[in-house]
Amino acid sequence: MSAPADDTPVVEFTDATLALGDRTLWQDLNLAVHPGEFIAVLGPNGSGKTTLLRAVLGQVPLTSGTLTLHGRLGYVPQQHADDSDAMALRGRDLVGFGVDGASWGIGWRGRRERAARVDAAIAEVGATAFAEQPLGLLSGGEQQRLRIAQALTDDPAVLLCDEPLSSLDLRNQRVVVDLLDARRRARDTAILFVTHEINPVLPYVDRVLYLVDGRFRIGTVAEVMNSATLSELYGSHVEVAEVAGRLVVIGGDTDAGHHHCDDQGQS
Ligand SMILES: Nc1ncnc2c1ncn2[C@@H]1O[C@H](COP(=O)(O)OP(=O)(O)OP(=O)(O)O)[C@@H](O)[C@H]1O
Repeated sequence: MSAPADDTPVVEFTDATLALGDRTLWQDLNLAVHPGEFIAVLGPNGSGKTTLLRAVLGQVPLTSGTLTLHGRLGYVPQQHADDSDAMALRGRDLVGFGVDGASWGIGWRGRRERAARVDAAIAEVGATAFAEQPLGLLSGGEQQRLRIAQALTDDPAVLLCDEPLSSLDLRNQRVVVDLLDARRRARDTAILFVTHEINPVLPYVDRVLYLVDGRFRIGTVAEVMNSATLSELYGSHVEVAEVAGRLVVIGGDTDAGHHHCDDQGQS
């Protein structure tokens, strides 16, 4: 059991500031991520979304304030072709990296347990049928399922997801989001989801953390994703419209290329 039975936050930033060189990415951040919560982290390029995940992973120290973790972390990266290993590695090898990579030479019992954890994670994401194939022969969506399986092998209390839908078609985006949501519901796993595009996850998002140029807002979708709040955050006029159940954000720091339309990276 990695997730606490109570509502103790799995990740908690308290008065946290992170500055890199002379740039402050955020200041006085207070954010408690609770078990089972789905938090979307939004903001233009370079606003510090990935760095926030790296801070949670312990790769970047806070400049001030504290970060408290309760439970294990799982990490789901972007889909990308890994040319060097794609044909040499099978799907299940990738998942196996999620189990302690240093555990070779652990004896038969350890090896059996390791295999059982890998099998369980592969089954959880519905990848049993293709897990023995070389990664290079699998589609982007199949590879992303296996990356989620890798993140699940350690029974995480929180999944840190860095644009896991990028370069996936709409059908595969839905498959990946549904897998994450199913895990969240089954095990109360919290999800910290960095994305440029809120619409694919809109039905699942409990709160949004929106970063812009050293400032931020935290709240429900309704509280943050509106014209008044985003205009204040960007310091220029931003229009948020709801079109057929989707959010379209127009304006803001257009140089940063931030836009919520599916097929447009630039405003
Ligand atoms: N180790 C570092 N030292 C100095 N600057 C850094 C370091 N790591 C990241 N940065 C800078 O911090 C800023 C935030 O980067 P980050 O990758 O977190 O942004 P992001 O919001 O994830 O952007 P994108 O949407 O483009 O992925 C960028 O300007 C980046 O160049």
